[in-house]
Amino acid sequence: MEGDQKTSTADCAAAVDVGGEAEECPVKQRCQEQREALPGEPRCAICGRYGEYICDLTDDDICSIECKTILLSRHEKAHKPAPELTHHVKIPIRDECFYVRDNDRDGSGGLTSVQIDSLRSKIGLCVKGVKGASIPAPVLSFSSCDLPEKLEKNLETAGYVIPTPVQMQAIPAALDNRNLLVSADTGSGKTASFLVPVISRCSGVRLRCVTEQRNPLAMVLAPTRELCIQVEKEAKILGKGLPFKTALVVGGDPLAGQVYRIQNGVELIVGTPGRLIDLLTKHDIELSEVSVLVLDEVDCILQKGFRDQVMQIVQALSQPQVLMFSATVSREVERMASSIAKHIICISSGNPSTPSSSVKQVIIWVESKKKKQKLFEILMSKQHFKPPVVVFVGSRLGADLLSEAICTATGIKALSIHGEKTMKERRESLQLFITGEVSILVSTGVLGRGVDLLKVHQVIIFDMPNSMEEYVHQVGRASRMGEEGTAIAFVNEEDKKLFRELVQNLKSIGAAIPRELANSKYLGAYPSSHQKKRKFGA
Ligand SMILES: Nc1ncnc2c1ncn2[C@@H]1O[C@H](COP(=O)(O)OP(=O)(O)OP(=O)(O)O)[C@@H](O)[C@H]1O
Repeated sequence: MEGDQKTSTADCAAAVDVGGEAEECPVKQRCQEQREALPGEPRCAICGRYGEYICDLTDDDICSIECKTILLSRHEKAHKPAPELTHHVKIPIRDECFYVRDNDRDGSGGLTSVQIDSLRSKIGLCVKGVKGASIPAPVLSFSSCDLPEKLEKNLETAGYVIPTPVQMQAIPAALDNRNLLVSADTGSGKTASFLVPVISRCSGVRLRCVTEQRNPLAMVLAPTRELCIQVEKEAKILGKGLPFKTALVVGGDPLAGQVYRIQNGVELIVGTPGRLIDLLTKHDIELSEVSVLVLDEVDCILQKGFRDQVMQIVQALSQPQVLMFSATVSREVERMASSIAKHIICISSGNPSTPSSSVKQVIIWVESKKKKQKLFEILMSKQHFKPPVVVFVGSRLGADLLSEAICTATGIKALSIHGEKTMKERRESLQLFITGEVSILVSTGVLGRGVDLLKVHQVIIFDMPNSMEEYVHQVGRASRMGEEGTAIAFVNEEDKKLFRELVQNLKSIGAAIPRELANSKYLGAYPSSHQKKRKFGA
């Protein structure tokens, strides 16, 4: 996963991050020159010291040229062809990339349109495309997708036995080279919905035609570094053993290493828009072969602040297939998406744009001055505190102060994570949280979207976010794949902008509404974002 922060051992003037600034420093030759790994840092596959680099050939973490040499010699031994058999065994030739099912030339899987519609409604899918154009039928298994055999094996190893509903429809549609705008519940498997077709396409290209120069073939843009790290990690897991290499391009890590890795040949770039623009303006990166562009958390990435950068990247590409995903897709996002790609198929799965039904929402009315005390009460209560817990706050300073206050007042270990921390600190905090050494992580929006915090079943929204969309994503951190979770949210008059939508949401699921909220004079004062968007459209 940590491939990005490292440089290749062959790069003689590798860059390292010192106090947040990138500085030039020579590659370590001997493993004794390398320091010990800190908790959460990658470790050398040979000696266990800090794995500062990635081996170009095996993708393993290594600490120095010395360990790289040992690694490669071991690798060579392990991959030596077996001695020739005395008799020849005939292996049936079956290239997955060229395999076409005879009964499925129209992508219908041999089903009638009535059967397809009924299948979609049974699995909670809603699909919309250009009038008259066919849309591939959903698949019920990964094996019906004609994926490379290794990819299928990797899915199996990762525990992906059957596709989730969104994967059932998005994967065949993306494999059919269509532009997609997909909205599906938080934690429903959207990441694999785009990674599977991306890996299949990229490795297929490489298997068909071996070239010396391996320019990037696909690009994933996501709004936060943590999300990019996670997506790249999953891409590596699913693409293992295939001609499929990845590069992570995020801020906070030295640019030199990221450039070197791309120039050495990768199939997929995963990055944040800002760092990608930085990279593209300062370095000559060949993008003409990028044929798939993924915009993860598309509604966020098309908002002000990111939008211009994303458009600049889109314009640098030559009309790629565009795959767009989020749990919250509004009409306005649909409109913006259609300015990026033509003939889009819109897929909706489950109940997107509403908080996950697997998460119990508990709304507590608390005045701002009393929020801390209320939080401590919850954390000290055996009945209510269900670690590990993410506490969402509205500011970076707030995150630091609150994590310190939690430690002092309750004695429970808490750390903070936000955009002002160095990449090293962010990785360390997340690692300590994931491994259970720290049970509370106080976060700004950096962990609000997309991040897969598997063991987390409780989030506390200390400061309500600015929009219901962000609330939906933050609530979603408490549940993956339909597991049960709880989201406790502190609300007071400062959040009046959200009252109307919040109450609608709570009523629709029959959840308790605090008296102050139910009787608030602001309930009718602010139109819901849904209504605002329609007005805007008109
Ligand atoms: N087919 C599958 N079978 C089993 N587990 C799966 C499958 N697909 C995805 N998962 C797992 O489900 C979890 C949630 O997936 P993922 O992170 O892709 O959700 P998401 O829809 O992107 O959520 P969010 O909107 O919160 O980002 C992950 O832990 C992932 O490994």
